Amino acid sequence: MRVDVVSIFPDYLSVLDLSLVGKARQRGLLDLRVHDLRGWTTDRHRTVDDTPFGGGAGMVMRPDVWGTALDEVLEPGARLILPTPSGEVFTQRHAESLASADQLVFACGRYEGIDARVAEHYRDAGVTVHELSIGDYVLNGGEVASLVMIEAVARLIPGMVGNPDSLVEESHGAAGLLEYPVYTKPPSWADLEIPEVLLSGHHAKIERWRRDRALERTAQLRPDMIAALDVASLDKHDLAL
Ligand SMILES: O=C(OCc1ccccc1)c1cn[nH]c1
Repeated sequence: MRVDVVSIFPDYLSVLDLSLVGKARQRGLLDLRVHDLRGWTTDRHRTVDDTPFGGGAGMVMRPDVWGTALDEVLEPGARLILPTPSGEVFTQRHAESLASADQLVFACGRYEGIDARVAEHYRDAGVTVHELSIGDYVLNGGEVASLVMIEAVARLIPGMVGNPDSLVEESHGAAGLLEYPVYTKPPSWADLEIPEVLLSGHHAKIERWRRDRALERTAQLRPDMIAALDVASLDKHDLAL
């Protein structure tokens, strides 16, 4: 998979040289390219923004500079991702879908955002454009949101994570539930013990205990996820909880 990030703060993305994503690049699993948007400016001041039509505070990023940049970076079949507070909320489902793309291009907005004609132009040109939010808060730019989405996607690329099984039983994973609580050695710490069932070696009981905790935790913290559950996936024990 090829991932391109276009930003006026390309250094923000240098953390991607580390750890998981860094290793994937070395192993050729991920072709990550970071570009400075100002590289596509033509004026002496390397201007990327201007005042908003209709007035209002702040500045808007110019469509012409973004258009020149994206025309060069986008390959056929690429998915264009615009991180924005006013987008669809990014979920594990998006990560799974994006992980199968040949190329992802992240356009990092700053100021009050990117001229709306950029998304419109590329949609009209048949490019799949995703305006995605990582949560209901406002950041100064799309770089951090891009890092979040790149990590969520990159770890799903086959060969990325050592033990693929560790990807399955996850919060927001296939089961659609939050993760159960996990424990490890030492068995006794701060006068706190391990739930007995986990020491029993009784795998069916352990599995049941974990599912009960996941259901309880999801019902308590994320009732919206309970509502979205496929009832057919619940057994009579679940329903008795
Ligand atoms: O702030 C965000 O993106 C940066 C951005 C992009 C466009 C205009 C202002 C800010 C964001 C918040 N949740 N998800 C994304």
